[in-house]
Amino acid sequence: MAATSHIPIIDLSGDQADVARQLVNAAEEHGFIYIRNLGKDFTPLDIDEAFYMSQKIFDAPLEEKKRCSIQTNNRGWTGMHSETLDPKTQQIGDYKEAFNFGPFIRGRAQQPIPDSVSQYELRFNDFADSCHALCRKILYLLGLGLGVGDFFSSAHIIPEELMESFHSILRFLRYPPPSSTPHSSDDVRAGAHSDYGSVTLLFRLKGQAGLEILKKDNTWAPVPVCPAGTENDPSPPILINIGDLLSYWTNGLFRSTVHRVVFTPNQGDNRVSGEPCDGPRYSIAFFCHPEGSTKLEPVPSDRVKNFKATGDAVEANPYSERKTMTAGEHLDMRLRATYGNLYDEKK
Ligand SMILES: O=C(O)CCC(=O)C(=O)O
Ligand SMILES: [Fe+2]
Repeated sequence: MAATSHIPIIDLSGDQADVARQLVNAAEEHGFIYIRNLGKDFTPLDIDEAFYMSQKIFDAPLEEKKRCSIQTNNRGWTGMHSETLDPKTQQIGDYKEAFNFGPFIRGRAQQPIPDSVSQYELRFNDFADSCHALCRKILYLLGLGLGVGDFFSSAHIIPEELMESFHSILRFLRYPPPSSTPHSSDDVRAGAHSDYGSVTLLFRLKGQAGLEILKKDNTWAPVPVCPAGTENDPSPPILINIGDLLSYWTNGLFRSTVHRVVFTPNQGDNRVSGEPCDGPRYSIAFFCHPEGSTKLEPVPSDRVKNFKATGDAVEANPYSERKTMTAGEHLDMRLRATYGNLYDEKK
């Protein structure tokens, strides 16, 4: 039997209290949620354009990309094998390239960007703004469902003068074709990890499989790009995942689920029909973060109070354990683990 992720598919336009309830249940049970993309928050053109710009970034001459190399502020370009998402088990860094955009202020990126895409700066800004707006909508509904009002969403309002201390990132990813990157069967395109922020949006392209989540029973299940029922939607659903911060805020009730990207599904059964893994793979992620000094204390919700973590949940994701730190301290800890060399070089 093929493993399946059983991630719920939710249409945000339904009755808001009902949608909020569905989102909270999905966050608790799976930590991953498909949001149907019916062209309201993002038109098919917005998404096509974003993937077009992504290709332009990665096709830029190497020298241009190197000029924008990632800094300890988490902005810029990372080449093949320079990020290790699962430092405990990976022998070699991830088989991918990525480009991270930090905040835009009045339409301008606050970092170098490749000349080949400088003409699209405003479009990148618009796409990041739409991502941020959708994240805030989801955060609002999660707060509603937990009975804590707009706590989560208002922690993500960004006054312009504080823009630099918000750490949201719009990230473009390219995984080269497996045939162009010699690898062993144990290698992964992106190592197993949970996400560092509050909530992540993930945009993928039809026919490009590879993402897997770690289920509660400790087995990996593929996450199809177009799950049954969404095949005729204008665009594939946007995949939402709960990040570490929501897990802290809910004392582990919301699962910051571990996931990875594989070259080929690790078992024949994990193949997703119609979604091969043999070409290049592009994806776009938006990692939503609050202001750096935000404290990661559990929110005053009865559902959170009554939740008792099982040993398994904490083992699967150690970052779901409660600790009082700030969002900025947590991000710094995670970035140091994934980009060890970058931080060492700065010493
Ligand atoms: O490329 C993907 O599908 C997932 C990427 C991811 O999990 C990440 O960058 O955090
Ligand atoms: Fe991730």
